[in-house]
Amino acid sequence: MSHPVLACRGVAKLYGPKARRFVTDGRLTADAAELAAAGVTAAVRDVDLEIARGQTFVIMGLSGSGKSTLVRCLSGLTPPTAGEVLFEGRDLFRFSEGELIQIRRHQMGMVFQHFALLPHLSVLGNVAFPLEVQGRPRAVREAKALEMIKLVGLSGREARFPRELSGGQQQRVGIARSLAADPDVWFLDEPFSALDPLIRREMQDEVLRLQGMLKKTIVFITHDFDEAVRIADRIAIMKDGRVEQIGTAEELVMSPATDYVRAFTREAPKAKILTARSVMRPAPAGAQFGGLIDARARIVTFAHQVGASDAAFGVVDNGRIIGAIDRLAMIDMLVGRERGASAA
Ligand SMILES: Nc1ncnc2c1ncn2[C@@H]1O[C@H](COP(=O)(O)OP(=O)(O)OP(=O)(O)O)[C@@H](O)[C@H]1O
Repeated sequence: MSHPVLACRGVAKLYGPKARRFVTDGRLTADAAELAAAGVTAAVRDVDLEIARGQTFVIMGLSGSGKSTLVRCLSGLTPPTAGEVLFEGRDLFRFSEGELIQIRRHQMGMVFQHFALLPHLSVLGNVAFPLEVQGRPRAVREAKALEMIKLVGLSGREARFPRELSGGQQQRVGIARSLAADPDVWFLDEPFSALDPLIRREMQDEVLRLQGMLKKTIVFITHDFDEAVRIADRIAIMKDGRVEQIGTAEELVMSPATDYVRAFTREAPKAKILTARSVMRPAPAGAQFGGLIDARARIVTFAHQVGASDAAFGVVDNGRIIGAIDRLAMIDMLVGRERGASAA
């Protein structure tokens, strides 16, 4: 079996002059109260996770929950105080500094919230910049930069400077730049938080489109659950430096591991997240169905049909009926009403 592209084993990042005192044999040994008493901040603690090749892995949590710190550890920018970050199965922080720089330059791409474009360089210069840092010849880097600029829909604006572009366009440049070196892992740290909602949605579509074409391994930070639902294969929810739960959006909504995850996902757009399999009930023997629905179909795709019908619909998996959905079951699920509970 192939390695996950990225993995964390017991990763902790502590801040404070006495931080190292709490690490024995590479493991964090103190609880939150001991750390607080010593004036140590556990920005990240006890994080175990695996990110498979081609997966879009979203890290979510409120401000200060440790998302950026964790991503800085995953991308080799910040060494953890305890634990290991494995990249392609090898501890990222056991590479020499020179090797780590090469990994970051050639195998990782980053997009930041505030774009971080170089103001004195044109769009072309900005997108070609990572290739310049790699020491590639001018003709090669410009050809690649033009290709990337076209990919993100900015052809014709190569000579403009960042200040001459809208926020959305600047972030397209940031995206083109992060992809110019053809990285294996693509990190996006709250890339669309500075953009207004319509542009934000457009940019989410852009990431989905690019991911459909390029099939990168993506690590995406956001504090917006709707955004996570749109783009994630799997979501990690962080609180106080810990990962509370990792799962698909559907797993987090259907089986929250903690009260925090339950509260976090309460307002989630269930119709877009839950599949027929999660909503179905046992099919009555000999039932006459109003139609059939694939077990993997999301509620939003069949809500109208089921809502308009008095008959239940059969739920099909691999050609076999595995359950049934009726109007009431669907509404109960969408409004969060327990089965059998009074509607009053
Ligand atoms: N260099 C540092 N020195 C001391 N404390 C730090 C440092 N970097 C982060 N922290 C602390 O670690 C905790 C986690 O910070 P982090 O920036 O990772 O959170 P975040 O979830 O990314 O927040 P935001 O969404 O606001 O960016 C916070 O309490 C923060 O104050």
